[in-house]
Amino acid sequence: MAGTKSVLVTDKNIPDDENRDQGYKTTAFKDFLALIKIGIVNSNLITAFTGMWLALYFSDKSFLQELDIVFYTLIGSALVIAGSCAINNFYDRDIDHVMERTKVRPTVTGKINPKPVLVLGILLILVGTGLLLLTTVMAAVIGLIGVFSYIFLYTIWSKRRYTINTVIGSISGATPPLIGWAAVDSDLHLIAWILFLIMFIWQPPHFLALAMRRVDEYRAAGVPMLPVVHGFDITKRQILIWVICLFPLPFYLHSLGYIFVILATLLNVGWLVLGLKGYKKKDDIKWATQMFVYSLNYLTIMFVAMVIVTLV
Ligand code: HEM
Ligand SMILES: CC(C)=CCC/C(C)=C/CC/C(C)=C/COP(=O)(O)OP(=O)(O)O
Repeated sequence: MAGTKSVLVTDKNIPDDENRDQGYKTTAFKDFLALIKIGIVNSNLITAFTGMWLALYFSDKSFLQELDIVFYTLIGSALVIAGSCAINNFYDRDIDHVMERTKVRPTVTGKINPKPVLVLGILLILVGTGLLLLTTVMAAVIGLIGVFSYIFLYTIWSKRRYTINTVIGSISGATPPLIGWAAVDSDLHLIAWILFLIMFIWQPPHFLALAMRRVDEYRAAGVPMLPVVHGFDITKRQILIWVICLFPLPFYLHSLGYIFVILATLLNVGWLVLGLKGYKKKDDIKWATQMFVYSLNYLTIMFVAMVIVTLV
């Protein structure tokens, strides 16, 4: 529809270099949003919200009567994720100038000095953890596990050393639904762990598809992503294996109803079919773009659907 922005992503509206280059003419607010990686924060909030929503649903609690918990969980999660992303930007400022995708970040252009970025990152994490503590200790602890795994295990230890960085990075991105669940119920239910697993397994295909699109930039920056080190054929096979691993998971969510299980399985089949097409496609980059776009829509549809099916 003219004038409205689609919620779902197409290969026409994913951020491209042309759009990013306009980032040179930024405002302080836009720089701040780039610093905290607002796209990553927002999408992780979807999964944290769903974790929290399902915990409320399965423990027969009313959303409207728990608005304080809802507020602390969402703002607390947003702040710990934003703070972690700011610290990731602080640490990576020496390689981010090499990549088209990241060279307009304020930590690279010099619009924000490194030291205040580090201080801001730490403050955001502290305030976010404080807010999560107002829910349950478990939620705050899981938040800190997310912070530790993103900053230390991924950014500092593995990102520039090992190809397995993608899998290690996936631990942090899978924690937000657990935070959401734990904020309502510290006793993590099987469903909470299935949400964790969906997010953990979803991330390698998401990131490896992106790494194929940006293979030259990652090579230039010296980041040992799978397509840089082992090439496209092995990466395509790995992507397919991760997508196949998603197949059993919706069946553990049968308590959400068969409509959800069918929808989630259709999403998995769609991703697998697109993945298999990769073996025939001559244009690997075009295929990787489609896989990346699919990953973003998959995530949104899957986690929004989990909420909708509890309402009908
Ligand atoms: C191993 C973990 C992950 C890695 C390495 C990763 C990497 C990336 C990168 C590098 C981009 C930028 C794409 C571009 O500019 O062309 C991106 C985009 C995106 N990622 Fe991920 N991601 C991971 C996990 C997640 C998680 C957990 C979520 C959501 C819950 C997520 C959601 C998104 C979204 C919505 C975008 C597009 C918006 C944007 O550019 O900010 N990612 N991802
Ligand atoms: C609770 C908590 C703190 C959760 C963390 C959530 C989170 C930040 C998920 C994203 C994980 C990830 C590896 C992103 C890529 O970073 P990158 O450095 O490779 O991306 P870049 O190249 O765009 O900088």
